[in-house]
Amino acid sequence: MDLEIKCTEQQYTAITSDFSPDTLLGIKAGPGSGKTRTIASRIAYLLSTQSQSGMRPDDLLVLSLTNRSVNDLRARLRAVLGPMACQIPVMTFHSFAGKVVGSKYTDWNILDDDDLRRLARLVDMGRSASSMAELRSHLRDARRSTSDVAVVARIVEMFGSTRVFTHDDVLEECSSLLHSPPKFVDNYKVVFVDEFQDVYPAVMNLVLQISKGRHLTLAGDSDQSIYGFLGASFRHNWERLMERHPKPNIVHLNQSFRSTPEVLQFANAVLGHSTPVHHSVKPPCGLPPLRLSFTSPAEEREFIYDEVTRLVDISEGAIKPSDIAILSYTNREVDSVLNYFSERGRFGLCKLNSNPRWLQSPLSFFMQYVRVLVDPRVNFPLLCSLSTVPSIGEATLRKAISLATEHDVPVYEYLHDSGYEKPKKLGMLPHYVKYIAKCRSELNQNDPDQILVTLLRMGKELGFDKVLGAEAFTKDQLLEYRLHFDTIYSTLQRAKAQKPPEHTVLSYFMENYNNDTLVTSSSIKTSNDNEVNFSTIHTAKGLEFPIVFILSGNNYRFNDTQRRVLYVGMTRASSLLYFNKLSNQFVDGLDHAPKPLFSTRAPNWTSESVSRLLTDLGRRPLTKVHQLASKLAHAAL
Ligand SMILES: Nc1ncnc2c1ncn2[C@@H]1O[C@H](COP(=O)(O)OP(=O)(O)OP(=O)(O)O)[C@@H](O)[C@H]1O
Repeated sequence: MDLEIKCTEQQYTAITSDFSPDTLLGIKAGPGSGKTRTIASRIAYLLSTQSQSGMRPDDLLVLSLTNRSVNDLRARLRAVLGPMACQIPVMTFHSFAGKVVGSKYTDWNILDDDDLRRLARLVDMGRSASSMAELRSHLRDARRSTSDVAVVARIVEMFGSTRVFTHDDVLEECSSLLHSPPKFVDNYKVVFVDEFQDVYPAVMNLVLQISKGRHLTLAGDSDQSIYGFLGASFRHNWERLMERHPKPNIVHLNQSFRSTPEVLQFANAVLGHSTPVHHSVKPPCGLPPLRLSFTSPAEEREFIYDEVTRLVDISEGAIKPSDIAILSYTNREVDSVLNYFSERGRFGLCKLNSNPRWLQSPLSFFMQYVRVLVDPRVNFPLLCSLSTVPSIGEATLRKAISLATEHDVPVYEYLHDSGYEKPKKLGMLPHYVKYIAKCRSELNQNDPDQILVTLLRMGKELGFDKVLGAEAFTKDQLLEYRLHFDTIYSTLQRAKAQKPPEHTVLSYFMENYNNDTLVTSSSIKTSNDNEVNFSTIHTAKGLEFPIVFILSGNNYRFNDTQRRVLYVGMTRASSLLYFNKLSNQFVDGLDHAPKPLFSTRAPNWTSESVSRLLTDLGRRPLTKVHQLASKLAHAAL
């Protein structure tokens, strides 16, 4: 493959830098400087005839932390490489770890947060756990107090025949398995890691192990490190790498292609950089970030709605709702503005999420049925599936677990196999297990239609419809569920089109339901022009929007991590930034930012400022904009 790369001199140096074994390239760069684009181009170069590397797509391993970042990398690779991009293994660290663990064990299972809560209920923890960390700390306490030791023992006994891991356990297990790696890992020759600033210690151990004896390319920006609460430290990670590579290749990309100089200067002020390391290649737009102060969140919501309406109207539609992102630190603040927009109904709304939306709805429970249909011998999904049947209580389930443990077989085998005598205490449990066996035997696991119908039938038979509270559905909920079913169905269909021969549609779906090879990009980023984007700053990382509102709601006496979160949020804006605060909030650290300071008045849009904004957006000139802008400006006075 021959390659033509459009890039800056610094990017070219990074793209073509040495990739021989046991070397390190660090791409250190600011927001919008083309890190991800440079990684994609470097991979294209590596596979091209120019590099003479003779490497094949599956010699490479490309890792990042979040699904969003992995999706972005895949999209960029498709743009430069076309269909060949599909052959390059690009995955999250957790997927990679899952692959390694899955290559060693067949009987393993991951528990997510919901699973853990169900587990806590099932074993009578007596204390609820709203997060994995909380549950883990309960378990740690339990080990110390004799009265709770029995609880922990029961958990261990229950899953004695199954390996059960939390997401973080999988990373640890993978690390220990990599001491004698599976064959597919041996094949990798070059490793790429994006978003290096967010690599936390358990992931860093993997980076060190997987890159041993191979070339490693890293890209990151310490100013965008926002996962400090997980222990991520760019400096510390880099020092650990330096021990192995005392003379790494380092390329700094200091030109920013995304934001206007005005936005960059303001964002740098938040970080306290008096002399910014990165400069914008764009000419000044003439629109400094707008700093607005509100007396209450209600007033702020009203302003944002009016301002979005004004921007769309004043530009005669040249500014589309999808150009606008409303970002905040927490989901609660984002949702309150989103609900306000939703009540007014004018705009479509897109809440950005790194997971498909159906996985945040109760329908995510269907994944337990999927797991049971693929392999009913794994205890956890079977027990979850049976736990919704009204006539089966937790005592019955526990009885089944202990009997199966006595016979040293999975719960499914004990209940299904007529060779084992079953006490009356088990009630209807064997009947429902037979029902599951029947569903499995009648199901063609390669037929998306049948799979969806089977999942729905199982839901009805096993009492899941009652969990949903089907009688109380509102019209909107029904519409939402219909959309979720559409997504599940189209995901199954894509699984059918993409699955390798050794998989069934169902098993491929089970392994990839959360992965963008199956999930359309629309669930990650809106494709509808009429939808305003809403997101936490963490989820919006790596994305860019012409116009960004950063909501108030934080106490701005922020610490370093909070500053970096704001920096990430602000640098999502390519043209226009609104930075809000409440009037009783103290905004620390912005004293040196360009004037004017926070204003309590809505911006006074003139025909000139609208034209500037549209020029920066590269949108067509407007016919009536002059009249409209002066009319609106007049009305605002
Ligand atoms: N040499 C270039 N010429 C033109 N546009 C470029 C160039 N390099 C990057 N860009 C553009 O700049 C924008 C930012 O690029 P990219 O997303 O790769 O940056 P990044 O450093 O990964 O951003 P972030 O730090 O926010 O994740 C993209 O729209 C990209 O296409």
